Amino acid sequence: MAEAADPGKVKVALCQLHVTADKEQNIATAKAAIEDAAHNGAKLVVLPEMWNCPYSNDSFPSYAEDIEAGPSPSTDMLAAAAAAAGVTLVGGSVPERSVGKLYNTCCVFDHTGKLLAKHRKTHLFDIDIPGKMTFKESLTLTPGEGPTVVDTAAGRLGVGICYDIRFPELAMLYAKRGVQVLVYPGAFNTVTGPLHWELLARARAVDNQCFVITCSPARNPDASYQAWGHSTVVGPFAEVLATTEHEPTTIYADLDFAQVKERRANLPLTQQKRHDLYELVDRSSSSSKQ
Ligand SMILES: O=C(O)CCC(=O)C(=O)O
Repeated sequence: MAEAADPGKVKVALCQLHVTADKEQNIATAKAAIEDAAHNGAKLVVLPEMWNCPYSNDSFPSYAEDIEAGPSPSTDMLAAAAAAAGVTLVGGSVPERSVGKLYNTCCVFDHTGKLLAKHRKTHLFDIDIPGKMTFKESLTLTPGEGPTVVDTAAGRLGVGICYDIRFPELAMLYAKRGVQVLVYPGAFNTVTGPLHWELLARARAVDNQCFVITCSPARNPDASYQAWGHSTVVGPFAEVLATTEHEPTTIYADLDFAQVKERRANLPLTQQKRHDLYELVDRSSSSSKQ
């Protein structure tokens, strides 16, 4: 893969949305947040995981949309909003219905509203911490089959969704393909979030010497799943550039892409790897899209 272009400096906005059971309201909230972010100068806008529905296996089937065949009011809005605002949009994720299966899917649009890529969550969130947090996405969802690298006006992005951040190999594979920004729409919770959310984002940044963006829904006290919030932007030296608590808000950061090159030159980890001792094997197809 050719080297990624240097987009210079890019202002990113992370929209930590208030998500309810009312899909139309969620769509309106997201649209307003995208407009607002563009109004404030953002060129890259990121939404959270499952922003159009409550985070629950009961909700995924009934809120799911067929993104390719339609109707898809959520992603149609995203395409129109990206075009109207003239921004690169990482559209969080929504439940996608495709050929009888459900996926947790993130769509990336360019500033004309063209769908550049779709990432289907590759690692499903199946955990059991007795009495604290039990969730099994695999009851309703099917995992995606590949990584997603996408060249945009806001840099080369590697997309993961929430639990995907726990798997360093995926991020390493992205870095190997020249990704400058790892983007994770996510929805950690109040059990794992306090210890793991920022730690994982900074770990992926320090290992791969790139920007890491994690965008969560706000905490909704009425929801069955309590999202951790704390949307965060981390720089390529693992420094927190912007973060927040759990309320609905939009946070901003300036991504200076020269820093990715600089940090990779300061600490030339890629060249120093001991390929004679270990190796990352990329078994995915070369295609970035699904
Ligand atoms: O990994 C975690 O602790 C949370 C993951 C999650 O909430 C998700 O994948 O949706």
